[in-house]
Amino acid sequence: MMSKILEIEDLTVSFDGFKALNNLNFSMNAGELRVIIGPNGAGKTTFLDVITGKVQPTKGRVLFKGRNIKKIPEFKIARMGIGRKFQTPRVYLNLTVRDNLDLVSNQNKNVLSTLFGRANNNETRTVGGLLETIGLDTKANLSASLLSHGEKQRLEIGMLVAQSPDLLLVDEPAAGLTDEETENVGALLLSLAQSHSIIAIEHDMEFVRQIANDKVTVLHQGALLCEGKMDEVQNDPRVIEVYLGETPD
Ligand SMILES: Nc1ncnc2c1ncn2[C@@H]1O[C@H](COP(=O)(O)OP(=O)(O)OP(=O)(O)O)[C@@H](O)[C@H]1O
Repeated sequence: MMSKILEIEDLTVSFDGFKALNNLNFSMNAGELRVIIGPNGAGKTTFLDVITGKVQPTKGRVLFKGRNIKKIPEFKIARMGIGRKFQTPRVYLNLTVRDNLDLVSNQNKNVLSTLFGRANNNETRTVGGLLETIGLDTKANLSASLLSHGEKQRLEIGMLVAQSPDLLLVDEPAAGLTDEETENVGALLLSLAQSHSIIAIEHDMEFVRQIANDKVTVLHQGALLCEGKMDEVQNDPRVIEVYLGETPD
């Protein structure tokens, strides 16, 4: 049986009585790339906030690698292996691309590898390899301030990966990107998905089609509306009604 990286049981999150998440059940296998979609206010951000420990469940529980994360502080959950990428890139603009990656890679070196001066195992990626993965090897010595928005997004994803998280959470990685940049970020996520478990929250349906090889989960009013392959989800009348049929007027 495949191991579950994340299991969420009967999760409810109330803000002053308003249920941002309402009896949500969710589970995902290690190695999956799961895309989560849903109309505005469906509870997507709150969902990530609970997984990272920023918000506590009102009811229900969240198991990460089988362990209940209840009341574990955010920084400890991050150390347990959950990395989160926010919408706006948080890179050090006054450093070069390479130095940005070096900084987080060094922070992550464990005691043994520091003592013995070598990489601890094959999980540890070299900065050179990472630069290639994120497609910024030719820009390694450039100041991060000179990167385009899409390149900054890729650098920040690289910085997360440098910390070898077991589960990578990405919040609307395509927001504000050009078509070409969107495709690059999509290709990067697909290549990372070969060796990582990833949850991506996304609005841009074109982008969802590009990256959703595995399952898509649709949230609506804090609950699970449906789940399945992209083509099933896209043709589900409930989804068309609440989400795809949503037309701005
Ligand atoms: N701290 C809070 N206090 C009160 N209500 C909140 C709080 N955080 C979120 N909400 C409400 O909970 C609901 C779900 O919000 P959430 O941000 O999780 O949705 P979302 O699916 O990420 O939406 P969007 O796509 O617009 O970002 C919204 O109605 C929001 O107003």
